[in-house]
Order: sequence, then C-alpha cells, then structure tokens
Amino acid sequence: MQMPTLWAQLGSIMGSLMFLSAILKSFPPFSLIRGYLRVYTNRLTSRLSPYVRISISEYSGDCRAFSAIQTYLSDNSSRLANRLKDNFLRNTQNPLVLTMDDNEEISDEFHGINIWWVSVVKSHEMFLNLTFPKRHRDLITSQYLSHVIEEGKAIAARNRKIKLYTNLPGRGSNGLTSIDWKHVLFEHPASFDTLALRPEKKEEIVKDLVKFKNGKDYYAKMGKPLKRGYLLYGPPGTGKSTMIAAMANFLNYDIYDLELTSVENNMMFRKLLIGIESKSIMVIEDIDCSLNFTEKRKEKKEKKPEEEDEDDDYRKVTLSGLLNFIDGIWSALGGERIIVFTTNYVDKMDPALIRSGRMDKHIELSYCCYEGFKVLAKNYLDVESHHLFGRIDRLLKETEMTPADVVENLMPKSMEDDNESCLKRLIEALELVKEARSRKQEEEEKKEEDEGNRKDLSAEEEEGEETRNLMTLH
Ligand SMILES: Nc1ncnc2c1ncn2[C@@H]1O[C@H](COP(=O)(O)OP(=O)(O)OP(=O)(O)O)[C@@H](O)[C@H]1O
Ligand SMILES: [Mg+2]
Repeated sequence: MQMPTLWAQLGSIMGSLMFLSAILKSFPPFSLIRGYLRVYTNRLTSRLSPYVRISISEYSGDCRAFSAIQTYLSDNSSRLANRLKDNFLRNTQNPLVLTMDDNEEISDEFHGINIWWVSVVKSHEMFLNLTFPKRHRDLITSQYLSHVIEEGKAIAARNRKIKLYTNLPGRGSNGLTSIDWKHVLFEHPASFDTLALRPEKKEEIVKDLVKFKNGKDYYAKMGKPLKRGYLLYGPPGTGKSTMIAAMANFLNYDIYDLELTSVENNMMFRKLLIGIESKSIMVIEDIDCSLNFTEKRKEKKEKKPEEEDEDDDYRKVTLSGLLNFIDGIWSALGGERIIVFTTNYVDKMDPALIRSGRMDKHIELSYCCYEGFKVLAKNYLDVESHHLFGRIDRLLKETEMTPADVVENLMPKSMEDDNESCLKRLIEALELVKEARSRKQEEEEKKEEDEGNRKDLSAEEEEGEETRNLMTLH
C-alpha cells in the first residue's frame, strides 16, 4: 500500500515552501523569516495531518536496535520493496543481504494498522522514517517498535552464518609483522547426531553446553564471567576437531582457530584475544606442541642473553601469559566465550594448565565403540541393523580402532560397493588389527620371558661365582 497521496501532496507543497526558504537564504535579512516559515509550515502540516512521522537515526540511541530494525525491514523488503539494493555486509564472503534502497518505501501492517517506512540518507547519516496514523501513536511506539526490534534480532540470529577465523601473519604498514583474524564461512556438517561417541557421554556434553548457553542469569548471579573451558584429549582420529565443529554448529558460535606458533609475543596475543567476538569458540589445537614450541624458542633465546630485550619476558607467548589471559583479560571483555584445547598426550600437559577451574571439563575421545560404529554406519551407509553388526560389536570389544579408521573402511569405494561389502571390509580390517595386536602381545610376552630367563641365568652365574670364591677362601 502506498503512503496516502493527499499527505504526499502536502509534502510536496512543503517542499516548495522549503525551496522558497532556500532562495530567501541567500538574502541575509530574510534568514529570520525563512526560519519562521519552516517552523510554521512544519507545525501546520503536523496539526492537519492525521499521521505521525518518527525519524530514527543510525547514530542516535541504541545502534543495535537500529540494525535490528534494518534487518527486519531488509527481510520484509525482499518481499515488499520495488527496488532492491545488493549489499554485501563487510566483505564478499558474507551471504548476499538485501536491504532497502535509499528513499525506498516499505509498507507494513500491525494489528490491522498500516505503517510506512522510508530510508533516507542525509549528509552521510541514515534515517529510517516511520509514518503511521496519529490515533495509534501509543500502540506503535510501545508495541510495534519493540516487535520490530525483537523480530529483527530473531531474523539476524536465524540468518547468522558461522565463521571460521584463523590468525594469519602479514606485514603492517610499518613493515613489521602484524597479525589479524581472517575468516571464511564455516560449513562443516558435523553435529552431535553424527558424532561417534558413547550416548551417555554425548548427552553429558550436550547438557553442559545447553546449561552454558542458557546460563546468563546463573553466571551473573554467581558473579562469574560467561566462559567455559574444555580440554579434548585422545589419540589422532578420535574426533576432537569434529567435536569442535559439532559444538560450533550446536551453539551457532564462530570458531577462532588460534595458531599459537605464529604469535610472536604477548602483545600480539592480547591483540588477537581482544579481537575475538562474543558467541565464539576459541580453539588451540595440539596445545602440548604449541606450548613446547614457545618454550623451545624461549630456551634458544636464553642461550644468547646479549640479544634479549629488556622486556623480552613480557613479549614472549608463555604458558603464564596464556593462563593470565584465560583468568583475566577475556573475562573482563564479557560476552559468551568457550575455549577448547586439544591434545593427543594428556599426560604431557602442564598440570597448571589443566588443573580444575582452568579447564572446566576434560573430555576423553577414544577408540570406536559399538554405539559409535552404529552412528557411523547410519551416517555413511544409511544402515541401522545388519546381520554383520554382531561380529563387528565383538571385534570392536577385542581390539582398538579409531573412528577415523572405521570411517575409512566403511565408506563405499566404488559404485559396486554395497552395505555388505563395506561392512565386510571393516571386519577384515578389524581382524587384521586384532591379529597384529595379538602378535605384538605375544612378542612382548616372549621378550619379557627371555629377559626373565636372562636375569635368572645371570643370577645363577653370580651365585656360582660367589660359591667358588667362598670355596677358594676356605
Ligand atoms: N568421533 C567421531 N565421530 C565421527 N567421525 C569421526 C570421529 N572421529 C573421527 N571421525 C572422522 O575422522 C576424521 C578425522 O577426525 P578428527 O580430525 O576429528 O580427529 P582428531 O581427533 O581431531 O585427530 P587429530 O588428533 O589428528 O587432530 C573426521 O573427518 C571424521 O570423518
Ligand atoms: Mg584434530
């Protein structure tokens, strides 16, 4: 529905009066008259008009509310507006967002009341002008506007695409190494449904995440910052990275994959940490290796003290720097943040880093269990029961195979591969692993036995020697 024409015409009369006043502007004695003219024409139109116009500026008030209104209108504009403006938010990796063109009009309806929105740009400032019948002023200002803001926020949350950030080193304008987050859209299909894990463990993790996500009030009451730390540990190929992807998809959080080895000093580190937005998961993979690297660099430097800067200790990324960050800076920033460390060697971890309170939850990812296999069979073969499942269950109990290896054997390799042949291939692989394992066990037992025999033999020899010595003494 178009804005009422009578009032549009009145608007054009006003425009003419404004034009007249602009001409008068060039004559200084008339500038006063011009001012009065504007005030009175505005008053006259607003008195006579049965409509009210509210103007919302992008710079006044709550900018989040403004952007929520924009989102709401953008969503509606794809249906309602005649002309659309393609607007790539920030950069081209973001999805195409359609927004209102300048001076584009959009009509909306609320409880049967017609409302018109117009976007106007004046001196680089954007305004969203809202026109509605005067008699509904209370309803529009109290209910409609909050409805638009809430709806806009909900649309933004629904359309939010997860991003994967990585810290890539580059050269700053001063020629020095600089480091910043670069992102791509994150389109990993992993979810807790497709994760091969014991159901009770899966449930426990999901519950923990839900509690965190809904825990804003609880954390505020406790005076705790809204952050949670997880340590994922287990052999390669057991799903640590896959679980991070599942967590991000579940929470709809961005991932910040921090490559610690390319962070040269604590200043850079701080800069990166401050650049991490709320609703995010910061990941440091293979934390044992990352920290070893920095420790080694420290050792190397310590050998040449003459080369060290005065504040060198401050500049290096150290374990204590990392821990300080976890305890301090980030908490002060507010927002909802999760930190995940992964390692293949939990025993090698510095106890200070993993002591309780630092990482809230330690999650072990281990070899594939039968329940995990069933999830993988459903994911990759779309099969939920099969006469070979029983044999696979027994073999998985007798031997150890990572979910990654199960996937590798289970995946169809050609068009001729059917469920039976895929499952048989997995059985063969499991039997090979089992055989290799029992051979290794036998070899170890034999080695132990040989060592035992050798020890007995040398003990006997020693005993014989002692007896001979005693005999010569006598
Ligand atoms: N628990 C699992 N559930 C489902 N798929 C899995 C699981 N573990 C491994 N996979 C499969 O194996 C591949 C490798 O797993 P992933 O990269 O998550 O292992 P990882 O534990 O992070 O290994 P690494 O220690 O080498 O980083 C995944 O792409 C996925 O296909
Ligand atoms: Mg990994």
